[in-house]
Amino acid sequence: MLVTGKDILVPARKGKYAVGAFNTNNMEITQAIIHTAERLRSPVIVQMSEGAIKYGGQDLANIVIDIATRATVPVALHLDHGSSYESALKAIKMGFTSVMIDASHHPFDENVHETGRVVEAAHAMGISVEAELGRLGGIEEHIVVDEKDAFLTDPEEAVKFVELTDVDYLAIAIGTSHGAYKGKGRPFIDQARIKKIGELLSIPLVAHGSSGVPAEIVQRLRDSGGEIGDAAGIADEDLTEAAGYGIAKVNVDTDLRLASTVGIREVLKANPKEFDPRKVFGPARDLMSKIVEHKMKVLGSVGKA
Ligand SMILES: O=C(COP(=O)(O)O)NO
Ligand SMILES: [Ca+2]
Ligand code: NA
Ligand SMILES: [Zn+2]
Repeated sequence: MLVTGKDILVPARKGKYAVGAFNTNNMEITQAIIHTAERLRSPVIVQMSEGAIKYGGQDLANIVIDIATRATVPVALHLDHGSSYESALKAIKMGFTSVMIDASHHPFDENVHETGRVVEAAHAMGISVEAELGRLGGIEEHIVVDEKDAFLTDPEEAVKFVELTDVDYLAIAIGTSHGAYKGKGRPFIDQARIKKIGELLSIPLVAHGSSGVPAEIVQRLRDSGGEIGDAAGIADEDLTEAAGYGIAKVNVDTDLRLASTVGIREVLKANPKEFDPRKVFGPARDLMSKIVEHKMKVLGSVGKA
């Protein structure tokens, strides 16, 4: 069933487990996400970035909404990294049940103002809101945040931010970053900081940049003709620990991008004569389903629906 983000994340925070928020850009990715959630009896969030909306528009949103509505587990459709009040409202008009307003690259007061506006409008329409405080490294869709500008979330400031905005869930900067290159080896996740913020705030917390970038998938990408540098992601055990401290929503995009590309490359490499799209996109869907399954087990959301 199609529900709001809050319907999924408040129980997750209470139950000390996290729920995967997986980015989609087409039907197969959406099916891999939602059908795996049904099979594992797990709630799930399907999210679309502004880039995905540009790519698939209302067509793609409708595919997600239709599959989510018929699903036998709770599913929310979430706007990932909404960059403005207008973008958030447009998503709500498209049928999204949760929206992020990401004004974290602005000074505190401006972030509060922007977020407060979206919360007021979204709540008037029964839609949940995510905001962000602190800056992740890596590429944030439309903003390149380089290391020196990245800063981790201050716990006291987070309390003030939530009081001033009434936001439903808060993305915090705790060492993760977007993309396939999250640092040399195992990125440092500031568990003490998560714990502190989780003790001060009872609302669900959000971890962006949480793809694991599994070495096996990276190798299979290279073996099937892909090129990628020394990629690294977030360790499974770091996500499991963070869920215990209050992280309730975990964003995953890169892992699905890698898996879909590996699925397609391996088929084309092994079968040069193949040109049936179902034979090309089908294996990609299967590999993505495996990634979604693994993540749900790591986050502890299996059987929670
Ligand atoms: O935070 C993310 C995705 O992060 P990854 O690049 O680690 O999948 N989307 O908002
Ligand atoms: Ca941001
Ligand atoms: Na988001
Ligand atoms: Zn993100």
